[in-house]
Amino acid sequence: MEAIHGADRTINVAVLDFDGAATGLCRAVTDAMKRPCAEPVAFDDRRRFFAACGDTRPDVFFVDVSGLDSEEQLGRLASQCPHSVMIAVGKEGSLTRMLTVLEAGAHDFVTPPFDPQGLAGRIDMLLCRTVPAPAQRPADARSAAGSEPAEANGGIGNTQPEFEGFVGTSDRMRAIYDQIERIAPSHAPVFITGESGTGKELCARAVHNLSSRSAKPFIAINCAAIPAELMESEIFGHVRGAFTGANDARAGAAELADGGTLFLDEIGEMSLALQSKLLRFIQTGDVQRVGETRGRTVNVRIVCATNRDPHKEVSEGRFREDLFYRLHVLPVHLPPLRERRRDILTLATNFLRLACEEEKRTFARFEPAVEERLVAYPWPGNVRQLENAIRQIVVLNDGVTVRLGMLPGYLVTDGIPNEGLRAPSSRNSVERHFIHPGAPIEPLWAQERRIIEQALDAFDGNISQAAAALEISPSTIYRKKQSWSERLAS
Ligand SMILES: Nc1ncnc2c1ncn2[C@@H]1O[C@H](COP(=O)(O)OP(=O)(O)OP(=O)(O)O)[C@@H](O)[C@H]1O
Repeated sequence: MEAIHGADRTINVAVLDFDGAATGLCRAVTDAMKRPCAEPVAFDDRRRFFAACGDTRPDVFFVDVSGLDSEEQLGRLASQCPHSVMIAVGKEGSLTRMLTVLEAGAHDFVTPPFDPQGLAGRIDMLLCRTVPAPAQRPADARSAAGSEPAEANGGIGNTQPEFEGFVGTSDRMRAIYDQIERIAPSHAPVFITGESGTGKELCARAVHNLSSRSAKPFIAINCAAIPAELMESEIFGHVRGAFTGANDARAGAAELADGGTLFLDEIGEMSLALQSKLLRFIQTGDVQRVGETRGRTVNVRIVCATNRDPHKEVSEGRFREDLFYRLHVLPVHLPPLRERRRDILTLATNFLRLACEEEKRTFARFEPAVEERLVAYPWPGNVRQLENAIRQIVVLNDGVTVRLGMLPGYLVTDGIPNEGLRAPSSRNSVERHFIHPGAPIEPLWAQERRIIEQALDAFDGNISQAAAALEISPSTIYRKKQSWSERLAS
C-alpha cells in the first residue's frame, strides 16, 4: 500500500473508529478530495489498526483519539509513517489535548462540528508537502508529472532525487537536467559555472554517468585544495626521483581517467604555468609525467568547474584565453539557491529524510514558521549550507516536527550573513530597510518594482503565486508592470 505520489494516483486511507463518527467524517472528506481515494479501511481495534498502519503505511489516516490510552501511540505511528497525513478526531476539544495531539505528530485535530470540505483541501495540500515521490527517470518524471508537477499545488511535492542525485523541480533546474541530458553523449569539454555549493560536482558526475564513458573512471581533482607545486604531478603523474619525495613512479589523474572523465574542479585556481601544460595536453591528448621526456596518449573527456566569472578571469589575465576557448565548449551555469526558492523546501525535506535515516532520528516535517524561514533565507552557501543546517538540526534535536527554536541562530535572527537576496515571499516576516542620513532615496515606484520583481523571481515568474505572497491581487502586478514600462518608455 506504500504510496506512489503523483497528483492523480489513488490515495490509501485508514481509519480507527469506535463509534462511527470518524468513519463518517473520513468518507465525507475522501468524497470531497480532488485526488482519487481508495475505499477507506476501517478498524475498531487499536492493536490491529496500529499494526496494519505500521506495515502498510497508508497515505492518510484518521484516528479517533477518544479511545486512545495515550498520545504516545500517535507519536510512534507518526515516526513509523513519516510521509503519511495523520488526522486526529476528537469528541470535544480542549487546548491542552489539542496541543499534545499535535505535538505527538498529528497534522490536524478536528472536533465536531466537522468541515469535510475544508479538511479535504487541507489534506490535499498536506499530501503534496509530506509525501515523497518515487525515484523516476527524469524523462518519465517530467512527462508524467511535467504537465502538472506537484509544485503546482503549492506544496513540497517530490522529495526524492529528480535527476541523477539532483533534487528540485524548479523551471531553472528542469532546464539544467535537459541541458545535461543533451550534452552528456558528446565528447566535447564541459565548463560548469556557479557559486560554491550549487551542485557543480554533482553536475559533472551526472554528465559522466549519462555518457558512454560511464563504465570507465570519473576522476576529480580540486585545483584549490592541492598545493601549486604538487598540482602538475597530481594531474600528469611523475617518474621515480622526479622531485624530493617522489620515491616511486605514479600515474596522474589524467592517466587514471583514461577512457572516462577528468573533472577539474576550481579550475580558476590553476597557475598560468600549469594552464599551458593543460592546454598542450588537450591539444595532443599526450600525458607527460613530471620528469619524463616521452608521453603516452590517453582518451579523456574534460569537465571543469569554477565559482569565478571565467570571462572576467580571462580579461584580467588570470586565465589563458586559448585554454578558455578550448574548455568552454559546452557551458552549464548552475543558479544560486536564492534564485530558485521553490526548490528550498523540497531540498530541505530530502535532507531531513536522509539525515534522519543516517542519524536514526524521527523528524518528518517542518512547522510552517520554519518553512517560512527556510524559504526566506538567502543561502549564500547554497545547497551545501542548507544540507549542513538540516544535519545540524537533526543531530542536536529530537521530535517529529522541526520547530523554530531548533534552527541555527543565523536562520532565526533577521541578519543576512552576506549580500544575498532577502526573500520577499514570507508573509509574516517584516522587511527592514534602514535609510542612512544623506543616502540617496530610491523613488517609491522603483522600490515597489524591486520588491515585486524579487517576488516574481522567487516564484519563477508565476504572477498568481507572487501576488499571493505579497498579499496583493495579480491584477495589481499587471497594472504596475504596465506603468513601469510606460514610465521607462517616456
Ligand atoms: N540540486 C541538488 N540536489 C541535491 N543535493 C544537492 C543539489 N545541489 C547540491 N547538492 C549537494 O550539495 C553539496 C554541494 O554540492 P557540490 O559539491 O556539487 O557543489 P559545488 O558547486 O561543486 O561546490 P564547490 O564550488 O564548493 O565545490 C553536495 O553534498 C551535493 O550533493
